[in-house]
Amino acid sequence: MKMIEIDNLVKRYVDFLAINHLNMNVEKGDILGLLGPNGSGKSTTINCILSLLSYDRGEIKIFGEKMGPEKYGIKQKIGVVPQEIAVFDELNVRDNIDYYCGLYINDKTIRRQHVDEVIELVGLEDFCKFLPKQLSGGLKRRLNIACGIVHKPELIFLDEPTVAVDPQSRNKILESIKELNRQGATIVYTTHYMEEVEILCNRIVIIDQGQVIAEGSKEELKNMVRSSEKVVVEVPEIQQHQLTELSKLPGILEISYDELHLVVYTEELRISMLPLLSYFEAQNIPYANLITEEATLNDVFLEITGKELRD
Ligand SMILES: Nc1ncnc2c1ncn2[C@@H]1O[C@H](COP(=O)(O)OP(=O)(O)OP(=O)(O)O)[C@@H](O)[C@H]1O
Repeated sequence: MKMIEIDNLVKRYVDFLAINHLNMNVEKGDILGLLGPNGSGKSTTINCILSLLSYDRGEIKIFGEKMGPEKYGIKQKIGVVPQEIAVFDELNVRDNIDYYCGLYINDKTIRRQHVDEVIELVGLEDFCKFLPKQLSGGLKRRLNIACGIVHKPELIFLDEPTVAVDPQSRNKILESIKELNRQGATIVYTTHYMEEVEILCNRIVIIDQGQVIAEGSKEELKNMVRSSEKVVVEVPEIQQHQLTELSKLPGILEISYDELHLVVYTEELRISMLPLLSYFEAQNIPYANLITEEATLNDVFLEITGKELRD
């Protein structure tokens, strides 16, 4: 079942074409990673989905229904966790969460139950009476998440929920998201951290310049790129002409060198490894700590967009 269907979305900011005929679906049960370089149109797409922004062309359906600003029935089934912390400074942790829950749920008993459950889910049990200003950055982010999901939405949007958090909070946040998905929620997750996408997402959509440029499972995306394997080796000294010669060895697609690490992208290690090592030996090039790796999602992203994902 499709939770979100975006058909031919076009959005202009005055003359600037931010979303250029974008098509994308989210299936029930997905944890979909929405990736793209800065300014590629992720937030604009999400804001159009949520009807927070109007758009010029296209159609967006949520739960099979056309979405619009007045569709409160649909909105009730959606949870949004924005990048900015959106909590009330004067309310303590529990009251903040209860306030957000009260926007959707009137019944006091159910409300109390939901608030208790979400506090446990994000691990804020020991901080219920704390004001937001008394929380660390990571705990504040957990509170932000709790406020966005306390009404048990079926579809959840999380916009970079782990930016600048400590590893403990980060793990807790990732665990909570997995748990929400296990409980049946469909999740759209925007992040700049590829490792999180690797851990969490079953499907990935990469957008650039307002268009979907690649989508699929991790494995499908990795199979799309030419350089499916790479060798990373420490080489303290190498001449430019040697780098050029290396790049012409069998099966080698590309090399990069940062004054110490030589990264060799290859179609197949089996073909390239022996010629590579023979070249080092023949040229007396010292090397150490050679490791081989499969292409990561970061490599995929770099190859497809030509840009690093992080700022
Ligand atoms: N209100 C606006 N007026 C004009 N241009 C805008 C406006 N909001 C966004 N843009 C432009 O539209 C493009 C898409 O922006 P958007 O914020 O959707 O990208 P993003 O992928 O979410 O970026 P980031 O990863 O930096 O959050 C960018 O070039 C941005 O400068």
